[in-house]
Amino acid sequence: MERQGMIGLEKLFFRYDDFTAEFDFEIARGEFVAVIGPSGSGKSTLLSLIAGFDRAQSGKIRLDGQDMTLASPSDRPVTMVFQDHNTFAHLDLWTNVALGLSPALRLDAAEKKAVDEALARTGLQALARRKPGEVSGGERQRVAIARALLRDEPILLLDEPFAALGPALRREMLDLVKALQEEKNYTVMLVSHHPEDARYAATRTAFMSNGRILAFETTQDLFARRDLPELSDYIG
Ligand SMILES: Nc1ncnc2c1ncn2[C@@H]1O[C@H](COP(=O)(O)OP(=O)(O)OP(=O)(O)O)[C@@H](O)[C@H]1O
Repeated sequence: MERQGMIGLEKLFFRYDDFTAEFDFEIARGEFVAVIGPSGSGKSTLLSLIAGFDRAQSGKIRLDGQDMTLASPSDRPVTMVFQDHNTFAHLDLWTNVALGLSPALRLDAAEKKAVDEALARTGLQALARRKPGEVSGGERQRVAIARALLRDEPILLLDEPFAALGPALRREMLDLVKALQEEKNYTVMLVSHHPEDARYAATRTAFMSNGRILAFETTQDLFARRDLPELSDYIG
């Protein structure tokens, strides 16, 4: 019987120089979780451990019912979107998206159609032949979302992907991610420096401080808490 949880971290322990992090939680399929907390608290490290770019010293990572503790990033059912470095400047948007499917760019007709569809779904159809330098920052981030859509992995990790965008565009991108998440039942983890992003999009929010999750509950409950000095300091 398949386990319910899509992401399960069990007594995961990570050390890098003086920094240590510990995680033990479960996230269900289709959840939209935000991760907030001060700079250096370990938010990126958390995503990186799940994606397999960082290795924990001990503990277990289960993804989509499988033990993935030692799996390489490419074997994990995960797509990660970063703030930057999501596009290659010399390739047009179509090709940038297609790379998500085939790094060697050998695509059959069905795959080419899938690229077209992903571009259409993210509103980039008309810009397909432009280079990343010829579109806006928001449009460039759509390329990363289109690629994620094409990869169609059940876990989508977003590490401050919209940090460089203004509030209106951020909202628009969150709407897009939310729509895809609901449609595809993706499990989304969003690291954000903007508590309002968590409030807007996430059903549950984790608050991190010093490599630990101090609270992980419904977004509404989390923001109502007055008993966590670290959280009060962070939100201000
Ligand atoms: N591979 C690594 N290389 C360098 N530093 C690392 C690495 N892994 C973890 N660290 C350290 O881990 C700590 C947490 O960093 P991390 O980037 O996860 O925090 P963050 O909460 O995402 O911060 P920010 O909001 O500023 O992005 C930092 O002190 C960082 O120096």
